[in-house]
Formats: sequence, C-alpha cells, structure tokens
Amino acid sequence: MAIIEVNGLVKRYGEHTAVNGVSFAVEQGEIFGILGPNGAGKTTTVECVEGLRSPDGGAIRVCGIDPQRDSGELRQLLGAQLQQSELPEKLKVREAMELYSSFYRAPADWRDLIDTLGLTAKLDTQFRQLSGGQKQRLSIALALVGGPKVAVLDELTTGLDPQARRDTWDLIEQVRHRGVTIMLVTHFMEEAERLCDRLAVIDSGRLVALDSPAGLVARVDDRQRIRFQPSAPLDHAVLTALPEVTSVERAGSQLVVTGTGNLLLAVTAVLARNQVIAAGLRVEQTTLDDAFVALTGRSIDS
Ligand SMILES: Nc1ncnc2c1ncn2[C@@H]1O[C@H](COP(=O)(O)OP(=O)(O)OP(=O)(O)O)[C@@H](O)[C@H]1O
Repeated sequence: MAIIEVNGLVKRYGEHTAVNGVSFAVEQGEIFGILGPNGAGKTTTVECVEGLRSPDGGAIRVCGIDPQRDSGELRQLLGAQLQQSELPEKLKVREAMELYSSFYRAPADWRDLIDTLGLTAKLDTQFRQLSGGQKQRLSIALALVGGPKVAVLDELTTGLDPQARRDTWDLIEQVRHRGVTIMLVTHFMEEAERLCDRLAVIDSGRLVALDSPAGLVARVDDRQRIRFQPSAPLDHAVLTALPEVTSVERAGSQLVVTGTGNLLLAVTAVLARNQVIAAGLRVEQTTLDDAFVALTGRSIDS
C-alpha cells in the first residue's frame, strides 16, 4: 500500500523551476531515499510532502491526506527532523522531549526513545552542550516522539563522523522495525546503498530513475573493471581484440581494462599467453557512484 503518493509535483521559486514534474509512491514500511546533487530539488520535494511548501502543480497524499489542506492532521502522522538551529540553545533534552510530545494526541514513550538513542545520560544537558552526534540523535528523537507513521529525515548524517554515521544507520533500521515508513534525503552514496530499499534519483528538478540500489547499478550495465600493473610492455590491441573488453586505459603504471562477461578469465588468459604477469590485480564492480554518473552525466559531488 502506498503511504506517500507524489504525482507530477512542480514547485517554482520565481522564474526557477526547482521541481519539475516529479512522481513517486512510497510503500508502507519502506526506507525510501531521495538522492541527488546539491540544488537538485530534494529538500523542496520533501518540504512539499511535509506541507511546508505549497506546490505549483501536481498532487501529494500522505496516508490519503493532502498536506496543504489538512496540515493539522498531517502533523499527527508525519515526523520531520528539525534543522538543528530550530532549537533554543538553553533547552534541556528532557524539556525538549516533554514539550514536543505535548504536541501529539498519541505520543510515543519519549523515555524509551531517548534510551534507544543513547541520550538518557544527557536528559538534563542543555542543547548547546550536546556534541554534533548527540544533537543529531535528539533531532531524530523529536521526529519520532509523536509516534508517526512516516518520518522524513533530511541529510540525516551530514556532519557526523564515520562511527556516529554507522550508529545512526543502525538506529534508522530499528525505527523501521517499529513499523515507521522512512523518507530519507541524502547525497551520501554509501548511506543510500546501505539503508534504502528504493531510491528516487533527482537531478535538476526531474526524476531520472527510481529503483532499488542494486537495480540502479544493474540498469547501468554489468560492466567490470580490472586494474593491474603489467610486468612487461603489452600491446593494448591484444586486449581490445577480446570480445569481453570495451576499453583499455593507462593510469600511471597500471592498466585499467573495462568490459563485460567473463572479463577476468579472458584477460588473464591473454596475459599468460603473452608471458605478462599482472601485479596487484583488482576486479572492481560497477558501484552506485558509477550508476549515478551514468544516469545524470555527472558525479554527485560535482
Ligand atoms: N526559498 C527559496 N527561494 C528561491 N530558490 C530556492 C529556495 N529554496 C531552494 N531554492 C532553489 O531551488 C533549487 C532546489 O533547491 P533544494 O534545496 O530543493 O535542493 P536540494 O537538492 O535539497 O539541495 P541540497 O542538497 O543542496 O540541500 C536550488 O536551485 C535552490 O537554489
């Protein structure tokens, strides 16, 4: 069952069309990622879903509710991660949880949530005295305190160190196991690959692909890359002549051979016939990064 439906969403800022006809449906219990480079229209899309921005075209439903028409009801169903700057510096963790849970008809047990998030020892700590990771975890707790059916998390792990990032991913898995549908905005490939069931890839306001991370990679092709240092000069033509090989490039002292099928076997057989040893040989599969470049024509960081 679709819990979020976005159909032909258009949002303009003056002359600039930030979101241009984006459609997708998020199923109940999914972790659904919105992936795209800076300025792609990800935040604008989720802000329309959250009812914070009014669309210029298209339709949105969250649990059957129009976010613009019934924002009061939406607040009870949808938990959004706050931007950190939205909390007063002197507010204590306990006060924040009590205040936010008072906004909801059927709030979750906030002590339980704080415990799961590892913040129990910080209940009497002011917001300004929390570390970056603790602030981030508090913002997740506040997104979940209303016992929402849907949680929208924007740039969940930006600014966290690698360990805190991994801990946050584990936490999001736990939240999903509580039955919450999660919409996650990210520009971290590893996060998208590790957490999301499906990804909407957005570029310049348009949806360019919608699939599982593995599906996106498979969609690009089954290209592989082999990297090695030849022990003796090798005529590239002996490799390019192979039907499995699509290209041979030199990278410093290494050769990078790209191709499909049983590339490794074909290349190593040719090397053996030519009495060339492949030092430091590595096989690299297509990654989500490669898929992103193939889909959008650029790297996510560019
Ligand atoms: N309030 C606004 N007024 C005018 N233009 C805006 C406004 N908010 C966003 N934009 C523009 O709309 C486009 C999409 O912005 P949006 O914040 O949705 O992108 P994003 O994919 O979330 O980017 P980022 O990853 O950098 O947060 C950008 O070109 C941005 O400059």
